[in-house]
Amino acid sequence: MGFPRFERPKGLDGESSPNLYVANCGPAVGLSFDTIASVFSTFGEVNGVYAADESGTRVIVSYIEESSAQTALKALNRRPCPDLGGRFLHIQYSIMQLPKQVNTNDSIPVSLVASELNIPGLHLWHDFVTATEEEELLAAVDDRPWKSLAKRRVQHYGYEFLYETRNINTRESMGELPSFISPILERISLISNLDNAANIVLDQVTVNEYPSGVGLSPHIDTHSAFEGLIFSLSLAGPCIMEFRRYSEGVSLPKPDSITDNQVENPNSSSNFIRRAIYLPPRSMLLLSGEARYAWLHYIPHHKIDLVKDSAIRRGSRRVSFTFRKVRTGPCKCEFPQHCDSQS
Ligand SMILES: O=C(O)CCC(=O)C(=O)O
Ligand SMILES: [Fe+2]
Repeated sequence: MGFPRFERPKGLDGESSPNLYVANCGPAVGLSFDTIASVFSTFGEVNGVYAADESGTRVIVSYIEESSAQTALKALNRRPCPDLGGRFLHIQYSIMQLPKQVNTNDSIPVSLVASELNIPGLHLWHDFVTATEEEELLAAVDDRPWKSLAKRRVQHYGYEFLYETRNINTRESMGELPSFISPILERISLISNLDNAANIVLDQVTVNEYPSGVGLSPHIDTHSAFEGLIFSLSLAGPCIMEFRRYSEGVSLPKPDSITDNQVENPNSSSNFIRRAIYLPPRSMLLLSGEARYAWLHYIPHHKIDLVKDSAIRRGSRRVSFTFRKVRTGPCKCEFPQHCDSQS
């Protein structure tokens, strides 16, 4: 599919260009790019025909000469075109769009391993589950009802996570975790180099399904809601996760006041430090200690992540399983400035 280098002019009606944005026309309605090129070339030399977006029903016809585009627009706009299956075309001038930069100016190097990030308590295990287990886990959640949020879908097990309070209600258990999760809990309990992984009984799971390009706002999981180990299993598609630690004395932005493509000052190193890690499908991330209590984590809203000089496209979806233990008393962590139990 063609790379969308052009866009429909916004509020620029009448601004002429050698490129036409043609709606109701394209491979999804049985018209190949070659057929479209041959019909439009009766008005002048065509440089190329490209997909305008992923719909398959909108194309860009790019002429060498602006005058050819003008003639074609006059001849074909808003009327049935016999050579294009009698379709009623909607044509506008289109303007060239600069290729979107993969490496946005707020990007930072993305590590493949947790040790490079220098965040105490952060761990990542690649291939924590097999491809078959991944398929089974996805099939299990796809068989159960999803709850739609604004941009993603979620499921909760054990206890419901309440987004309004960013907490859970300990009096409202949803019952035991379902059996399809048991092999993962078992494997977590076998992680040997963690002091208390074997003893901790994880009792809450949130499944998040992110469509391509959708991320998650910066946040610290509420201290009073969950204990100190937070595991997150990535399935289906890759993404990067970023972390921020604010300097002492700097008040944290409210989780909902930031969207990830609207970071207040991305390079404001006087306010915070940032790190990024690549999360491939089937990997398990652990936030513990400082990583869990003092660093904000978030997923930038990118369709493509730049990882070690490779542009990695997010899959059509990423599904994560976050495993936590609900806290029943106040949090007594060593990071009171981030702790809702201690402030
Ligand atoms: O999708 C993820 O890996 C992280 C989810 C998360 O941070 C959360 O549910 O609090
Ligand atoms: Fe989180």
